[in-house]
Amino acid sequence: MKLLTAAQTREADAATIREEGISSAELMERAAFAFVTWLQVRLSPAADTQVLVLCGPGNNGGDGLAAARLLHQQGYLVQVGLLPADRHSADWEVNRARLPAELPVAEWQPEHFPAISPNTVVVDALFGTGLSRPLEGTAAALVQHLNAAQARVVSIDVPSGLFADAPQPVGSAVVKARYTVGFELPKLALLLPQNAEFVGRWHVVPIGLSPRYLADVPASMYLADAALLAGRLPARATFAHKGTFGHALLLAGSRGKVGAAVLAAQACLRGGVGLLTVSVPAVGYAVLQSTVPEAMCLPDDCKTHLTNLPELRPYAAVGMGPGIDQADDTRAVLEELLCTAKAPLVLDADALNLLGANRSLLDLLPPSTILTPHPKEFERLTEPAQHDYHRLELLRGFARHYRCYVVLKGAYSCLATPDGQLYFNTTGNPSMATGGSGDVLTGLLTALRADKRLSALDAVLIGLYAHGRAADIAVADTGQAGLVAGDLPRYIGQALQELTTPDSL
Ligand SMILES: NC(=O)C1=CN([C@@H]2O[C@H](COP(=O)(O)OP(=O)(O)OC[C@H]3O[C@@H](n4cnc5c(N)ncnc54)[C@H](O)[C@@H]3O)[C@@H](O)[C@H]2O)[C@H](O)CC1
Ligand SMILES: [K+]
Repeated sequence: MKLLTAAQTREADAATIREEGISSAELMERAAFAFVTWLQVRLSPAADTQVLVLCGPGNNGGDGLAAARLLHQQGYLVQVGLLPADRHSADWEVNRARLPAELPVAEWQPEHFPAISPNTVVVDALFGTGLSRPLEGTAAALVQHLNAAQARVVSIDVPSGLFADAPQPVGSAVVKARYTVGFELPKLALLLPQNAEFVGRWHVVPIGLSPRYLADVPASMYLADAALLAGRLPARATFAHKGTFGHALLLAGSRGKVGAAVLAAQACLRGGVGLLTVSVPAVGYAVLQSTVPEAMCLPDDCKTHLTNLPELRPYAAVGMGPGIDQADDTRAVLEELLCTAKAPLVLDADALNLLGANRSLLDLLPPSTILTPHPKEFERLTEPAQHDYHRLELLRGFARHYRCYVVLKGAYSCLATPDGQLYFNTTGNPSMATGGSGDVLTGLLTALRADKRLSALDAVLIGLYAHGRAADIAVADTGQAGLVAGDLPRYIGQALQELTTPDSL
């Protein structure tokens, strides 16, 4: 699914209206109906529920007015509060006129905003994608008043005061919603950690925007969801053998961190690799052989950390980083790997920290290498970001410059590609904020890179998706707090199966 800018969303509206021969008010009615349908499922019975709809002067306010009417028709106890304004959009006027006379409507004056009871469900329809500057004056005061009330707020399209796809000054007045319900496609702002306190949980509801426009519009940002990935993981052929899925090498572990090697190895095997060899410091040899018997093990001469790069010729992909620590001779192994590898690479954890501490190594990165930093690791590779949008630009620039695939890990992990595209992963949950889940991702990505049937892009997208999906499936058994990284590999197969194209004509 593409992510559109606010400007592209307006074009999508216009294209839909033109192509379907409908009025803009009809599109607004569709949007309001979709919103109300979503809301009703989550509200208590109509007669017990007070709903306050706060409406701004534009089409977001128009959506709110239409939603107020529809909720009133369903029997909810609805009131409307209007933000005072000199001018209103045409469709706002249409929907203002359609409000039934018995539905209470008041203009909310700044000197005496009515109290908002915490039991009220507030629909925030003050501002949407038309926000052109940070809120101030009465609008800002109303947002502060609403936030202070601690009511259950559901924002239409975006929390009012939040730009849909650009940063706003720190301290701007923005509604703190419990839910945000957008139309057709999510806006970038909903995916960024800095906006989490405003957005709450978000959902998008379909409103039938022009499929032609959505297919044709150029985009540089995507949501990597099941629809985007459908058909990208081929089924296994009947006569497939170990060689079909490649032989992977993992360079992992150091004294006290052999577990990272075990987790990466388990995930690599569950990711479907044909053969796996793991190079660990001697201290990890017995551990690895007993916990992951399916893997072959190359013990390093050194007991505590990696000091030798194995002969690389047999391997279809190499992953390096989990638990390796940052000793100088391990840095030398990394440097030799970068200089000599012909197979695709996956670099994580201390391999990234070594790159960050020795920036000249970055120029040795083979094209299409996959790097999987979390924000702190990424900062060590680049510079501190001023905000999330800046971080995304750094990410895009880094991936372009080094012609690599860079995954910024977190909620909605973001993949930047060598050609400057951004893909936001849609799976996963907070259970993954636990030691070792990154090691699992490294192993899984290394397996998928060893599979010659997959492009680099598909391998990363499928790996990210399946990693998160494994956690989503696992928490049904473990609960979120109870999930440990070692649980994840067991669910990877199921997650991958969901993406596998069935054999069909
Ligand atoms: N496909 C869709 O997503 C649909 C979206 N709809 C809704 O329309 C809004 C966008 O409406 P628009 O009229 O363009 O903008 P807003 O309602 O967000 O506000 C514009 C209004 O406010 C003024 N303004 C802007 N910034 C400020 C400010 N800082 N302070 C005061 N006033 C401000 C501006 O001048 C305008 O007058 C979208 O979010 C959806 O909710 C459609 O209903 C259907 C399809
Ligand atoms: K809003």
